[in-house]
Amino acid sequence: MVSATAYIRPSNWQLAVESYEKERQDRESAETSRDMLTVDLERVTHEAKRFSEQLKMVQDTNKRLQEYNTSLQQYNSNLQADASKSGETISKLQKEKSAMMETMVSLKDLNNSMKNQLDSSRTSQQEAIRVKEEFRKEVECLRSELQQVRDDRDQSVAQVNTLNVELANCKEIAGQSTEDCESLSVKVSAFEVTCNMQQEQIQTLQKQLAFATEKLKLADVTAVEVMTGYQEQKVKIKDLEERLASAEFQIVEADKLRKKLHNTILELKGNIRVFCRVRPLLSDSDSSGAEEAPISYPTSVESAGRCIDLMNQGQRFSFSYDKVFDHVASQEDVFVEMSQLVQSALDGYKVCIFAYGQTGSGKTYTMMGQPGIDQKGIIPRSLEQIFKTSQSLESQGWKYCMQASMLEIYNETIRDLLAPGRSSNFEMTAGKQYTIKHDPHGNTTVSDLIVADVFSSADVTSLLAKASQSRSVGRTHMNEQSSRSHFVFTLKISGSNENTGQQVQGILNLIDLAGSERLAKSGSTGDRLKETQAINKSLSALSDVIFAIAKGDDHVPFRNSKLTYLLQPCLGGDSKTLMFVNISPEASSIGETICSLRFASRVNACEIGIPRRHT
Ligand SMILES: Nc1ncnc2c1ncn2[C@@H]1O[C@H](COP(=O)(O)OP(=O)(O)OP(=O)(O)O)[C@@H](O)[C@H]1O
Repeated sequence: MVSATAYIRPSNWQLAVESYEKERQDRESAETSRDMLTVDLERVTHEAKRFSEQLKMVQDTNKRLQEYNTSLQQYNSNLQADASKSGETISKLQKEKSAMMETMVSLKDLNNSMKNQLDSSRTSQQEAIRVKEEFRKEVECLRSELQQVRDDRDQSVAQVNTLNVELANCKEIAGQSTEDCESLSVKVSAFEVTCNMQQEQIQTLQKQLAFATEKLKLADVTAVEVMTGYQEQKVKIKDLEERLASAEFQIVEADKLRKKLHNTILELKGNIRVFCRVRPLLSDSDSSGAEEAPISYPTSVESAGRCIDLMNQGQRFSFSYDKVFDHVASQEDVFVEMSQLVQSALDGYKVCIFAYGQTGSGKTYTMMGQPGIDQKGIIPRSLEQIFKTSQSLESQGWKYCMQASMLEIYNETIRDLLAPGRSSNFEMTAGKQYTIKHDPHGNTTVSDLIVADVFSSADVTSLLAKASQSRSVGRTHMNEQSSRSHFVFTLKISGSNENTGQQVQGILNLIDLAGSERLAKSGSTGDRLKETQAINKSLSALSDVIFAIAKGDDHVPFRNSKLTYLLQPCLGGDSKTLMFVNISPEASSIGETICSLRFASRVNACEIGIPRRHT
């Protein structure tokens, strides 16, 4: 018998499993005994069935015996009826009767034994029924027990399932915990390694700390000393900063004053400024053995950088100008001296810078320069400065618009160097008039001339490149690449200040004149001769204008040439004008050099109008 299983706490699942195992064994033995009893019951049932069949057989036999008895009695009666008929038949029948009697006796015996057997079978059957009843009861009992056991088993199975689920959960948790444990142990070992390393580092750092502490103590002492020095320095620096701020303020003020004085000097001077530049002896002149002219530069305080002396045929010729650049002066040196003038164009002045001199003396080099940063001439440098300054003035509210035009005067004809197709075909612009006009405000315009808007020095550089391709250049005895025309670059500058509402109109004229040359020396013939004559004629007209201005003539012959008429506002008006006189250093050119220097001195002595700002 299996006892009812008590409720087992999930935590004691092992005890529950053991108890369930015991119950399962008990249940199995009960089921075995039940099966044995069932077999016995079936055997007894089978035995009872067999006895029933035997009983039925005996009853059948009895019935047949009764029928036989009946038929015998019938036969007896028949025999008795026939006895009278035949004694033999009677004796025969008596014999048959005795035989039949014997058979009957044996049958009776058989019947008795059959009855006995039937009785014993009945007894056995009753016994079997009794045993069967007992067995049935026992089976009933066993069934109820079995049911009980099954219920207990189901309950236990349910508990076991619950426990299995819990076991699976526990196993899963245990698995996770194991993984966690493994990763933790890996971490722990890594931490141990790190700890060991850090321990070593700590020891090293402790040593360093001890060392640093020692140093710190020393540094503390030094720091106190330094701090004292620092405080003193701080006071000094503050003092210096104040002095610096005041000096900077003074510089700004001085710069303003300088600009003002610069303009005042020009206004007071009221004449054209002249710079003289001496070209170095060219390398091919060296190789050809060209002799250098005896040029010297006085170094006295009042003459330094402003005077030039030449010796010709034992005679000294001294000239003084606003500035004299010797043959070693760089393009940068030259530009620094005149950058203020360029700046004036942004301030609303008309500025005119032109280069005059014998052919090959360095006019184009001075104005345009050559490729290379150091070799750039006045024109590219001026434009760079103008665009740079105009951008920096944007912070003060200034906005500028610039327009550029470029022309050349070739054989007394104006040509637009920016005209499309100009470089390939001169005649394309033949229909254009290019008439020079001056308005009452001193503004000069040339009709039909292309005026290009420019926004950066790069824009102007590309226009200059285009113009230089279009310019009339030829080879002469004096210069491989001689400019055969007067080149005029004009930049119109319109500025407006949105903060102050101020507006300015400046003009920058940069002119590279064709070189003067003696016909005999130049060796020109044909078209070159014609060019040379035209150049000399226009330069001669320029001299006439300068002489007339210098003498204070009422009539100045500006209209005698296109060049002088174009330059009229610069020579006779209110512009700031600078002339470069370029000279060659060769002794063979000394005559032309003296002529150029004399012309420059006259120009320097000219009194033209007072520069006026156009606002
Ligand atoms: N200051 C200088 N330093 C170095 N080389 C120079 C200098 N001035 C002029 N040259 C060189 O001298 C040569 C003649 O100069 P450039 O063409 O400028 O003369 P130019 O007066 O314009 O002549 P032209 O009137 O015939 O056009 C050029 O090869 C030029 O590079």
